[in-house]
Amino acid sequence: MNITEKILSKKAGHEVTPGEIIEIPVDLAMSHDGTSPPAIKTFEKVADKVWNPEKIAIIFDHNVPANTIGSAEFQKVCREFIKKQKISKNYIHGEGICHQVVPEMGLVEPGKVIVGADSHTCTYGAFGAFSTGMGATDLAMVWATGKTWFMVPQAIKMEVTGELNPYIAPKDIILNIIGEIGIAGATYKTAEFCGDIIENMGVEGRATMCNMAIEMGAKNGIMEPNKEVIDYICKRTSKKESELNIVKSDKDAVYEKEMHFDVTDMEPQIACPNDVDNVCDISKIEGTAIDQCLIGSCTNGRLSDLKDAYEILKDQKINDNIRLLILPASREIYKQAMNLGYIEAFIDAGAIICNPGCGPCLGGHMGVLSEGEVCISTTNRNFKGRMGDPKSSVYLSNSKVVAASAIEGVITNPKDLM
Ligand SMILES: CC(C)[C@H](C(=O)O)[C@@H](O)C(=O)O
Ligand code: SF4
Repeated sequence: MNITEKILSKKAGHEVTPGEIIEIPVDLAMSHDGTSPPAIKTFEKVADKVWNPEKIAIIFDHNVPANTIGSAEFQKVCREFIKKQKISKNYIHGEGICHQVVPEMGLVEPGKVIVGADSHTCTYGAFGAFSTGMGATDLAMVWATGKTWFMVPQAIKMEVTGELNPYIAPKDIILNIIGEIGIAGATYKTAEFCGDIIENMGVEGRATMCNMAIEMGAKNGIMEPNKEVIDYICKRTSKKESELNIVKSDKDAVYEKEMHFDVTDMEPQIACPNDVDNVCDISKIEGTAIDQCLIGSCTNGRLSDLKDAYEILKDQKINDNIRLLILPASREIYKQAMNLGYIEAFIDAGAIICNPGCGPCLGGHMGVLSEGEVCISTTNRNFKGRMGDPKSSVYLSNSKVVAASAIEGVITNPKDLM
Protein backbone atom coordinates (compact mmCIF):
# COMPACT_ATOMS: atom_id res chain seq x y z
CA MET A 1 0.00 0.00 0.00
CA ASN A 2 0.98 3.62 -0.49
CA ILE A 3 0.92 6.25 2.31
CA THR A 4 -2.61 7.45 1.61
CA GLU A 5 -4.07 3.91 1.51
CA LYS A 6 -2.34 3.07 4.81
CA ILE A 7 -3.69 6.19 6.57
CA LEU A 8 -7.21 5.59 5.28
CA SER A 9 -7.06 1.85 6.13
CA LYS A 10 -6.17 2.56 9.74
CA LYS A 11 -9.11 4.96 10.05
CA ALA A 12 -11.52 2.64 8.25
CA GLY A 13 -10.46 -0.37 10.35
CA HIS A 14 -9.81 -2.56 7.29
CA GLU A 15 -7.56 -2.64 4.21
CA VAL A 16 -9.04 -0.21 1.74
CA THR A 17 -8.79 -0.38 -2.05
CA PRO A 18 -8.91 2.51 -4.54
CA GLY A 19 -12.44 3.30 -5.69
CA GLU A 20 -14.00 2.06 -2.44
CA ILE A 21 -16.25 4.46 -0.51
CA ILE A 22 -15.37 4.72 3.17
CA GLU A 23 -16.79 6.67 6.09
CA ILE A 24 -14.09 7.60 8.60
CA PRO A 25 -13.49 9.80 11.65
CA VAL A 26 -11.71 13.10 11.12
CA ASP A 27 -8.87 14.39 13.33
CA LEU A 28 -9.24 18.08 12.50
CA ALA A 29 -11.83 20.19 10.70
CA MET A 30 -10.55 23.57 9.57
CA SER A 31 -12.37 26.55 8.13
CA HIS A 32 -11.82 30.30 7.71
CA ASP A 33 -13.71 33.58 7.62
CA GLY A 34 -14.85 32.90 4.06
CA THR A 35 -16.23 29.39 4.50
CA SER A 36 -17.23 29.18 8.18
CA PRO A 37 -20.37 31.35 7.79
CA PRO A 38 -22.03 29.12 5.15
CA ALA A 39 -20.97 26.06 7.19
CA ILE A 40 -22.54 27.58 10.33
CA LYS A 41 -25.79 28.22 8.45
CA THR A 42 -26.00 24.57 7.36
CA PHE A 43 -24.82 23.20 10.70
CA GLU A 44 -27.50 25.10 12.62
CA LYS A 45 -30.20 23.40 10.55
CA VAL A 46 -29.05 19.94 11.68
CA ALA A 47 -27.40 20.20 15.12
CA ASP A 48 -26.97 22.30 18.25
CA LYS A 49 -23.54 21.18 19.42
CA VAL A 50 -20.38 20.37 17.49
CA TRP A 51 -19.09 16.81 17.93
CA ASN A 52 -15.80 17.91 19.49
CA PRO A 53 -14.77 21.58 19.88
CA GLU A 54 -11.14 20.50 20.38
CA LYS A 55 -10.95 19.12 16.83
CA ILE A 56 -12.17 22.25 15.11
CA ALA A 57 -9.98 25.17 14.03
CA ILE A 58 -11.27 28.50 12.73
CA ILE A 59 -8.92 31.07 11.25
CA PHE A 60 -9.55 34.58 9.92
CA ASP A 61 -7.34 35.16 6.90
CA HIS A 62 -9.26 35.86 3.70
CA ASN A 63 -10.48 39.37 4.51
CA VAL A 64 -8.60 40.38 7.61
CA PRO A 65 -9.13 43.00 8.91
CA ALA A 66 -12.62 43.17 7.42
CA ASN A 67 -12.71 45.31 4.28
CA THR A 68 -16.43 45.36 3.48
CA ILE A 69 -19.63 45.39 5.51
CA GLY A 70 -20.23 41.86 4.20
CA SER A 71 -16.93 40.50 5.51
CA ALA A 72 -17.46 42.29 8.84
CA GLU A 73 -20.86 40.55 9.14
CA PHE A 74 -19.26 37.19 8.25
CA GLN A 75 -16.65 37.61 10.96
CA LYS A 76 -19.28 38.55 13.52
CA VAL A 77 -21.19 35.32 12.76
CA CYS A 78 -17.93 33.34 13.22
CA ARG A 79 -17.06 35.01 16.52
CA GLU A 80 -20.50 34.21 17.94
CA PHE A 81 -20.21 30.58 16.81
CA ILE A 82 -16.71 30.24 18.30
CA LYS A 83 -18.02 31.50 21.67
CA LYS A 84 -21.18 29.44 21.63
CA GLN A 85 -19.42 26.20 20.64
CA LYS A 86 -16.33 26.90 22.81
CA ILE A 87 -13.87 26.47 19.95
CA SER A 88 -10.51 27.18 21.57
CA LYS A 89 -8.42 26.65 18.42
CA ASN A 90 -9.43 29.98 16.94
CA TYR A 91 -6.89 32.27 15.31
CA ILE A 92 -8.92 35.32 14.46
CA HIS A 93 -6.63 38.21 15.31
CA GLY A 94 -4.35 38.32 12.29
CA GLU A 95 -2.21 35.26 13.12
CA GLY A 96 -1.93 34.51 9.42
CA ILE A 97 -3.11 32.27 6.60
CA CYS A 98 -4.88 29.08 7.69
CA HIS A 99 -2.47 26.74 5.88
CA GLN A 100 0.50 28.25 7.68
CA VAL A 101 -1.14 28.78 11.06
CA VAL A 102 -2.54 25.22 11.35
CA PRO A 103 0.91 23.54 11.22
CA GLU A 104 2.53 26.34 13.26
CA MET A 105 0.01 25.79 16.07
CA GLY A 106 0.88 22.10 16.20
CA LEU A 107 -2.44 20.91 14.77
CA VAL A 108 -0.88 18.76 12.03
CA GLU A 109 0.72 15.36 12.55
CA PRO A 110 1.75 12.61 10.17
CA GLY A 111 -0.93 9.97 9.70
CA LYS A 112 -3.81 12.29 10.65
CA VAL A 113 -6.92 12.85 8.55
CA ILE A 114 -7.53 16.58 8.19
CA VAL A 115 -10.30 18.24 6.25
CA GLY A 116 -10.80 21.92 5.60
CA ALA A 117 -13.30 24.13 3.87
CA ASP A 118 -10.59 25.48 1.60
CA SER A 119 -9.19 23.84 -1.50
CA HIS A 120 -5.56 24.26 -0.44
CA THR A 121 -6.05 22.11 2.67
CA CYS A 122 -3.97 19.58 0.70
CA THR A 123 -0.92 21.55 2.01
CA TYR A 124 -0.60 19.36 5.14
CA GLY A 125 0.35 16.35 3.03
CA ALA A 126 3.81 17.95 3.30
CA PHE A 127 3.84 16.57 6.86
CA GLY A 128 2.63 13.09 5.93
CA ALA A 129 -1.02 13.72 6.80
CA PHE A 130 -3.99 12.85 4.58
CA SER A 131 -5.56 16.26 4.13
CA THR A 132 -8.02 17.59 1.63
CA GLY A 133 -10.40 20.42 0.95
CA MET A 134 -14.18 20.12 0.97
CA GLY A 135 -17.21 22.35 0.60
CA ALA A 136 -18.74 24.26 3.52
CA THR A 137 -21.84 22.00 3.65
CA ASP A 138 -19.69 18.86 3.89
CA LEU A 139 -17.69 20.53 6.62
CA ALA A 140 -20.91 21.33 8.51
CA MET A 141 -21.67 17.59 8.57
CA VAL A 142 -18.18 16.91 9.94
CA TRP A 143 -18.85 19.44 12.72
CA ALA A 144 -22.08 17.61 13.48
CA THR A 145 -20.86 13.99 13.30
CA GLY A 146 -17.03 13.97 13.43
CA LYS A 147 -17.01 11.83 10.29
CA THR A 148 -17.00 12.14 6.55
CA TRP A 149 -16.92 9.90 3.48
CA PHE A 150 -14.27 9.55 0.80
CA MET A 151 -13.74 7.48 -2.25
CA VAL A 152 -10.26 5.99 -1.75
CA PRO A 153 -8.17 7.72 -4.44
CA GLN A 154 -5.93 6.06 -7.02
CA ALA A 155 -2.36 7.32 -6.60
CA ILE A 156 0.18 8.78 -8.99
CA LYS A 157 3.81 8.48 -7.92
CA MET A 158 5.79 11.59 -8.87
CA GLU A 159 9.50 11.07 -8.46
CA VAL A 160 11.69 14.19 -8.52
CA THR A 161 15.45 13.83 -8.98
CA GLY A 162 18.44 15.80 -10.31
CA GLU A 163 20.48 18.86 -9.32
CA LEU A 164 18.76 22.13 -8.42
CA ASN A 165 20.42 25.34 -9.61
CA PRO A 166 20.32 28.41 -7.32
CA TYR A 167 17.53 30.24 -9.18
CA ILE A 168 15.14 27.36 -8.79
CA ALA A 169 12.77 26.86 -5.88
CA PRO A 170 10.25 24.12 -5.03
CA LYS A 171 7.66 26.35 -6.74
CA ASP A 172 9.36 25.76 -10.09
CA ILE A 173 9.20 22.00 -9.58
CA ILE A 174 5.48 21.98 -8.87
CA LEU A 175 4.74 24.41 -11.73
CA ASN A 176 6.73 22.14 -14.04
CA ILE A 177 4.75 19.10 -12.87
CA ILE A 178 1.40 20.89 -13.33
CA GLY A 179 2.47 22.10 -16.77
CA GLU A 180 3.24 18.52 -17.71
CA ILE A 181 0.18 16.77 -16.28
CA GLY A 182 -2.39 19.57 -16.78
CA ILE A 183 -4.97 21.19 -14.49
CA ALA A 184 -7.18 18.10 -14.53
CA GLY A 185 -4.39 15.55 -14.89
CA ALA A 186 -4.64 14.21 -11.32
CA THR A 187 -8.37 14.75 -10.68
CA TYR A 188 -9.45 12.90 -7.51
CA LYS A 189 -6.10 11.17 -7.31
CA THR A 190 -3.32 11.18 -4.76
CA ALA A 191 -0.16 12.93 -5.89
CA GLU A 192 2.60 11.18 -3.92
CA PHE A 193 5.87 13.06 -4.28
CA CYS A 194 9.15 11.23 -3.73
CA GLY A 195 12.76 11.04 -4.96
CA ASP A 196 15.98 12.55 -3.59
CA ILE A 197 14.91 16.14 -4.20
CA ILE A 198 11.82 15.61 -2.01
CA GLU A 199 13.73 13.59 0.60
CA ASN A 200 16.16 16.50 1.03
CA MET A 201 13.57 19.28 0.82
CA GLY A 202 12.78 21.47 3.84
CA VAL A 203 9.37 21.83 5.44
CA GLU A 204 8.57 25.07 3.61
CA GLY A 205 9.33 23.81 0.10
CA ARG A 206 7.33 20.67 0.78
CA ALA A 207 4.38 22.82 1.85
CA THR A 208 4.67 24.84 -1.39
CA MET A 209 4.52 21.67 -3.48
CA CYS A 210 1.69 19.88 -1.65
CA ASN A 211 -0.24 23.17 -1.54
CA MET A 212 -0.47 23.17 -5.33
CA ALA A 213 -1.58 19.52 -5.67
CA ILE A 214 -5.13 20.82 -6.06
CA GLU A 215 -4.03 22.82 -9.12
CA MET A 216 -3.77 19.53 -11.00
CA GLY A 217 -7.06 18.36 -9.52
CA ALA A 218 -5.54 16.04 -6.90
CA LYS A 219 -7.57 14.88 -3.92
CA ASN A 220 -4.43 15.13 -1.81
CA GLY A 221 -0.71 15.66 -2.15
CA ILE A 222 1.49 13.64 0.17
CA MET A 223 5.14 13.04 1.07
CA GLU A 224 6.92 10.69 3.46
CA PRO A 225 8.02 12.78 6.45
CA ASN A 226 11.79 13.39 6.53
CA LYS A 227 13.92 14.44 9.52
CA GLU A 228 13.11 18.14 9.11
CA VAL A 229 9.39 17.41 9.13
CA ILE A 230 9.67 15.18 12.19
CA ASP A 231 11.70 17.83 14.07
CA TYR A 232 9.17 20.50 13.10
CA ILE A 233 6.20 18.42 14.24
CA CYS A 234 7.88 17.38 17.51
CA LYS A 235 8.67 21.01 18.29
CA ARG A 236 5.16 22.22 17.45
CA THR A 237 3.22 19.42 19.17
CA SER A 238 5.62 18.85 22.10
CA LYS A 239 5.57 15.14 21.22
CA LYS A 240 8.41 12.69 20.82
CA GLU A 241 9.10 11.02 17.49
CA SER A 242 8.02 7.69 18.99
CA GLU A 243 4.58 9.14 19.70
CA LEU A 244 3.98 10.06 16.04
CA ASN A 245 2.26 7.84 13.47
CA ILE A 246 4.83 8.13 10.68
CA VAL A 247 3.46 6.34 7.63
CA LYS A 248 5.62 5.28 4.69
CA SER A 249 4.76 3.61 1.41
CA ASP A 250 5.63 -0.06 0.98
CA LYS A 251 8.47 -0.73 -1.47
CA ASP A 252 5.99 -2.60 -3.69
CA ALA A 253 3.12 -0.11 -3.24
CA VAL A 254 0.71 0.04 -6.16
CA TYR A 255 0.27 3.25 -8.18
CA GLU A 256 -2.01 3.93 -11.10
CA LYS A 257 0.83 5.75 -12.83
CA GLU A 258 4.47 6.61 -12.12
CA MET A 259 6.05 9.82 -13.42
CA HIS A 260 9.61 11.04 -13.26
CA PHE A 261 10.81 14.63 -13.26
CA ASP A 262 14.48 15.60 -13.62
CA VAL A 263 15.12 19.15 -12.40
CA THR A 264 18.72 19.39 -13.64
CA ASP A 265 19.23 22.57 -15.73
CA MET A 266 15.65 23.66 -15.10
CA GLU A 267 14.95 27.34 -15.79
CA PRO A 268 12.55 29.27 -13.53
CA GLN A 269 9.04 28.16 -14.50
CA ILE A 270 6.23 30.64 -15.09
CA ALA A 271 2.48 29.88 -15.24
CA CYS A 272 1.13 32.37 -17.77
CA PRO A 273 -2.43 33.73 -17.79
CA ASN A 274 -5.11 32.34 -17.37
CA ASP A 275 -4.40 28.73 -16.35
CA VAL A 276 -1.99 27.23 -13.86
CA ASP A 277 -0.88 24.62 -16.42
CA ASN A 278 0.02 27.27 -19.00
CA VAL A 279 3.64 26.88 -17.90
CA CYS A 280 6.78 27.90 -19.79
CA ASP A 281 10.48 28.52 -19.20
CA ILE A 282 11.14 32.11 -18.13
CA SER A 283 13.30 32.70 -21.21
CA LYS A 284 10.14 32.55 -23.37
CA ILE A 285 8.50 35.54 -21.66
CA GLU A 286 11.34 37.58 -20.16
CA GLY A 287 10.74 41.31 -20.68
CA THR A 288 6.92 41.12 -20.36
CA ALA A 289 5.66 44.40 -18.86
CA ILE A 290 4.10 44.24 -15.37
CA ASP A 291 2.36 46.65 -13.00
CA GLN A 292 2.32 44.78 -9.71
CA CYS A 293 4.55 42.25 -7.95
CA LEU A 294 3.30 40.13 -5.09
CA ILE A 295 5.14 37.94 -2.61
CA GLY A 296 2.93 36.01 -0.19
CA SER A 297 0.10 33.44 0.11
CA CYS A 298 -0.20 29.92 1.48
CA THR A 299 2.07 28.82 -1.36
CA ASN A 300 5.05 31.15 -0.99
CA GLY A 301 4.73 33.55 1.95
CA ARG A 302 7.12 31.64 4.20
CA LEU A 303 10.48 32.65 5.63
CA SER A 304 12.52 30.95 2.89
CA ASP A 305 10.50 32.82 0.25
CA LEU A 306 11.12 36.12 2.03
CA LYS A 307 14.81 35.26 2.39
CA ASP A 308 15.08 34.57 -1.34
CA ALA A 309 13.45 37.94 -2.07
CA TYR A 310 15.67 39.68 0.48
CA GLU A 311 18.86 38.40 -1.15
CA ILE A 312 17.79 40.16 -4.35
CA LEU A 313 16.11 43.29 -2.94
CA LYS A 314 18.59 44.34 -0.22
CA ASP A 315 20.18 47.72 -1.01
CA GLN A 316 18.14 47.96 -4.22
CA LYS A 317 15.17 50.08 -5.26
CA ILE A 318 12.16 48.72 -7.06
CA ASN A 319 11.22 50.19 -10.44
CA ASP A 320 9.14 53.42 -10.30
CA ASN A 321 6.33 51.92 -12.38
CA ILE A 322 5.88 48.93 -10.08
CA ARG A 323 4.15 48.38 -6.78
CA LEU A 324 5.57 45.50 -4.78
CA LEU A 325 3.34 43.97 -2.12
CA ILE A 326 4.78 41.61 0.48
CA LEU A 327 2.63 39.59 2.88
CA PRO A 328 4.33 37.24 5.34
CA ALA A 329 2.11 34.13 5.60
CA SER A 330 1.88 34.38 9.38
CA ARG A 331 2.61 36.67 12.29
CA GLU A 332 5.39 34.35 13.38
CA ILE A 333 7.06 34.60 9.97
CA TYR A 334 6.55 38.38 10.00
CA LYS A 335 8.39 38.62 13.33
CA GLN A 336 11.23 36.38 12.14
CA ALA A 337 11.58 38.46 8.97
CA MET A 338 11.66 41.61 11.08
CA ASN A 339 14.36 40.25 13.37
CA LEU A 340 16.45 39.20 10.37
CA GLY A 341 16.23 42.70 8.84
CA TYR A 342 14.24 41.55 5.80
CA ILE A 343 11.26 43.81 6.45
CA GLU A 344 13.41 46.94 6.77
CA ALA A 345 15.21 46.06 3.53
CA PHE A 346 11.86 45.54 1.76
CA ILE A 347 10.56 48.89 3.00
CA ASP A 348 13.77 50.65 1.93
CA ALA A 349 13.46 49.04 -1.50
CA GLY A 350 10.00 50.61 -1.84
CA ALA A 351 7.76 47.63 -1.01
CA ILE A 352 4.39 47.83 0.73
CA ILE A 353 4.24 45.36 3.63
CA CYS A 354 0.71 44.10 4.28
CA ASN A 355 -0.50 42.22 7.34
CA PRO A 356 -0.36 38.40 7.23
CA GLY A 357 -3.37 36.97 5.41
CA CYS A 358 -4.55 36.04 1.93
CA GLY A 359 -4.65 39.68 0.83
CA PRO A 360 -4.56 40.15 -2.95
CA CYS A 361 -4.25 36.40 -3.74
CA LEU A 362 -7.89 36.06 -4.69
CA GLY A 363 -8.62 39.68 -5.53
CA GLY A 364 -10.77 40.31 -2.50
CA HIS A 365 -8.62 42.35 -0.19
CA MET A 366 -5.90 44.88 -1.06
CA GLY A 367 -3.82 44.99 -4.24
CA VAL A 368 -6.78 44.58 -6.62
CA LEU A 369 -5.83 44.93 -10.31
CA SER A 370 -7.61 47.26 -12.76
CA GLU A 371 -8.44 46.52 -16.42
CA GLY A 372 -5.38 45.54 -18.43
CA GLU A 373 -3.01 45.43 -15.45
CA VAL A 374 -0.50 42.62 -15.05
CA CYS A 375 0.86 41.10 -11.85
CA ILE A 376 3.66 38.63 -11.28
CA SER A 377 2.94 36.73 -8.13
CA THR A 378 4.10 33.89 -5.89
CA THR A 379 0.49 32.77 -5.36
CA ASN A 380 -1.09 29.60 -6.77
CA ARG A 381 -3.86 30.68 -9.15
CA ASN A 382 -3.96 32.87 -12.24
CA PHE A 383 -7.54 32.30 -13.39
CA LYS A 384 -9.28 35.03 -15.36
CA GLY A 385 -10.02 37.92 -13.01
CA ARG A 386 -8.42 36.16 -10.03
CA MET A 387 -6.80 39.35 -8.73
CA GLY A 388 -9.34 41.90 -9.89
CA ASP A 389 -10.71 43.06 -13.24
CA PRO A 390 -11.53 40.22 -15.69
CA LYS A 391 -9.17 41.88 -18.14
CA SER A 392 -6.24 41.92 -15.70
CA SER A 393 -3.76 39.05 -15.71
CA VAL A 394 -1.49 37.14 -13.37
CA TYR A 395 1.79 35.27 -13.95
CA LEU A 396 2.88 32.80 -11.26
CA SER A 397 6.49 32.21 -10.25
CA ASN A 398 8.90 31.74 -7.37
CA SER A 399 9.77 34.71 -5.11
CA LYS A 400 13.23 35.25 -6.65
CA VAL A 401 11.62 35.94 -10.02
CA VAL A 402 9.09 38.32 -8.43
CA ALA A 403 11.84 40.24 -6.59
CA ALA A 404 14.02 40.51 -9.71
CA SER A 405 11.02 41.61 -11.78
CA ALA A 406 10.14 44.31 -9.22
CA ILE A 407 13.59 45.85 -9.69
CA GLU A 408 13.58 45.70 -13.49
CA GLY A 409 9.89 46.52 -14.04
CA VAL A 410 9.49 43.61 -16.45
CA ILE A 411 9.53 39.83 -15.97
CA THR A 412 13.17 39.10 -15.19
CA ASN A 413 15.26 35.98 -14.67
CA PRO A 414 16.88 36.30 -11.21
CA LYS A 415 19.99 34.75 -12.75
CA ASP A 416 20.67 38.14 -14.39
CA LEU A 417 20.78 39.89 -10.98
CA MET A 418 22.48 37.29 -8.78
C1 LIG B 1 -12.31 31.20 -0.50
C2 LIG B 1 -11.90 29.77 -0.59
C3 LIG B 1 -13.12 28.91 -0.63
C4 LIG B 1 -10.94 29.50 -1.76
C5 LIG B 1 -10.49 28.05 -1.82
O1 LIG B 1 -11.15 27.11 -1.39
O2 LIG B 1 -9.44 27.77 -2.32
C6 LIG B 1 -9.72 30.40 -1.70
O3 LIG B 1 -8.92 30.19 -0.60
C7 LIG B 1 -8.92 30.31 -2.98
O4 LIG B 1 -7.70 30.19 -2.90
O5 LIG B 1 -9.51 30.37 -4.06
S1 SF4 C 1 -3.56 32.58 0.30
FE1 SF4 C 1 -4.78 32.47 -1.58
S2 SF4 C 1 -4.81 30.34 -2.16
FE2 SF4 C 1 -4.15 30.44 -0.02
S3 SF4 C 1 -6.02 30.17 1.16
FE3 SF4 C 1 -5.71 32.37 0.89
S4 SF4 C 1 -6.89 32.91 -0.96
FE4 SF4 C 1 -6.66 30.66 -0.95
